[in-house]
Amino acid sequence: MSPEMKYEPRVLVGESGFVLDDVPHFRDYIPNLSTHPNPLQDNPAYSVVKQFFVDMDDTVAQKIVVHKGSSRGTHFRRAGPRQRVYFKSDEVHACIVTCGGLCPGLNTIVRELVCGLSHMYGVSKILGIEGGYMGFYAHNTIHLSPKKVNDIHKRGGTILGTSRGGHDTTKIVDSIQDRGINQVYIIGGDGTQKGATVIFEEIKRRGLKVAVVGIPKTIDNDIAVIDKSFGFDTAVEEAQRAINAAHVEAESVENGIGVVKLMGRYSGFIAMYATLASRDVDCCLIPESPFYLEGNGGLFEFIEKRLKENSHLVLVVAEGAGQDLIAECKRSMNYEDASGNKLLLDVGHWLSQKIKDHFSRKEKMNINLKYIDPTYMIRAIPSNASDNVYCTLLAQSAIHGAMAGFTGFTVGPVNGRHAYIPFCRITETQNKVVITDRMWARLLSSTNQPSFASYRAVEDAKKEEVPPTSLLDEGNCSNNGV
Ligand SMILES: Nc1ncnc2c1ncn2[C@@H]1O[C@H](COP(=O)(O)OP(=O)(O)OP(=O)(O)O)[C@@H](O)[C@H]1O
Ligand SMILES: O=P(O)(O)OC[C@H]1O[C@](O)(CO)[C@@H](O)[C@@H]1O
Ligand SMILES: [Mg+2]
Repeated sequence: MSPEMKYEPRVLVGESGFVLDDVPHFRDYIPNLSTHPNPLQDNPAYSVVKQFFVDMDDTVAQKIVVHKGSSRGTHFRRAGPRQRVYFKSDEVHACIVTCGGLCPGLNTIVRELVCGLSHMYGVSKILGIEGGYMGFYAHNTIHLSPKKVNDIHKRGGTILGTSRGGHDTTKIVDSIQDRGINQVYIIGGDGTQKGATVIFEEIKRRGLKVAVVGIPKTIDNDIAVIDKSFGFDTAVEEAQRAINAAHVEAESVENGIGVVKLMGRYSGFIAMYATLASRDVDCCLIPESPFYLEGNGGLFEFIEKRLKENSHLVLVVAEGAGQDLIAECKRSMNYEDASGNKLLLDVGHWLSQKIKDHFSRKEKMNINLKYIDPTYMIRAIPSNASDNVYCTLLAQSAIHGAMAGFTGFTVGPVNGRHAYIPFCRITETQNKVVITDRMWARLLSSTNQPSFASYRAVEDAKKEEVPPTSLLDEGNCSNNGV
């Protein structure tokens, strides 16, 4: 791909510091396209809705808490149906692909894309690409219909299968072009959205009228800009079962310790929310908050103190926590998965062993430690009720955007309102727990654990330009409609 073809963000600046971080549209590179009235205007379910169509000028503000007199800041195009569409129903040939790790809700998104395309826009040509990106050129495709996907939301995983690695842009776009596909729905995490960006760039370079739409997926909730990712609520809920088990085990014996490892490669949202929800957790360790074991203010000192006070303790650790400490102890290994993601060292086993060694050798305290690793259990289950509704809105927002001629965008709620966000905004940075933010303070105050951070580290973190932790903190997320 020649560098001049790289997508340049379309940032429009208006009055009073208003900024629209816009998404690409077919009109940008294909002249003289005809448009058609949106078939939804004749749909009995939707035609009764007052102001059903979104005004072309509607935008969603990224920053919801503003000071008097401050500039209006960045906005994204509001998601939703437009009065005129760029495809006739029988012209649409859509395809859906799921990539990366599993996440509760993948099947719900697939279902709602198929049902939304079919019931809202009368589309019947919908292909499922099997086995992730490589499925475009190395696997079979399946025809998807509302009947075929009717109850798939009750199952975990993805009926389409998924994979890591295997992103060959030329082969993928050749396959899209050869099959006559003109709407591509790509469900996946940060890596997948980067892959979607290069697919969009190649499609634009070839001048094809093909909408490339990303639906952000990550159980870790580490996708920037959006309020939260689907499946996250379900994962936090399922994690409660593991924490409860750890608590029951720990409480039933003298000096019982329950250790639970949860997912979270670079961000500790699952661990933080599971801890806050449970109230049985004494200590939560996440990648964003470095900790140490020995000495004053260290983890061992805290464990000993808590055991003396309560005679039991529950510790939740995110899989990406303490990686630097483990690497110091073990010979550092630099293994990667097929997508180039670093393979982590197992902090759960390592920490459990360290705690056991410490108390048997140094403190001569008889502890009884049980280690629970539910990492894959919390992501292999079907999505819960609230995630199902959220997935429906994501799928419908995606469809409305593609029908309206937008492309090269991802969908998601920003301060509770669904928006179209340029790929680059969600791939350029990762969402992380901000340890100088109120949510982490709430956690520290609920567990009463040490912060482990030195005064200097906290002062340095405060100086960093970071957005506040999303989810329920500073925003006013309500997951309300498109
Ligand atoms: N920079 C990139 N350019 C093109 N394709 C990419 C890029 N990064 C990742 N991909 C492709 O995207 C797909 C998914 O990537 P990855 O395995 O990293 O999962 P992910 O989408 O980030 O999801 P998860 O949240 O599970 O990590 C893979 O097929 C991979 O080859
Ligand atoms: O075993 P896999 O499929 O590579 O997935 C593990 C990774 O996927 C994630 O769930 C991200 O989707 C991480 O939390 C975890 O490290
Ligand atoms: Mg990823």
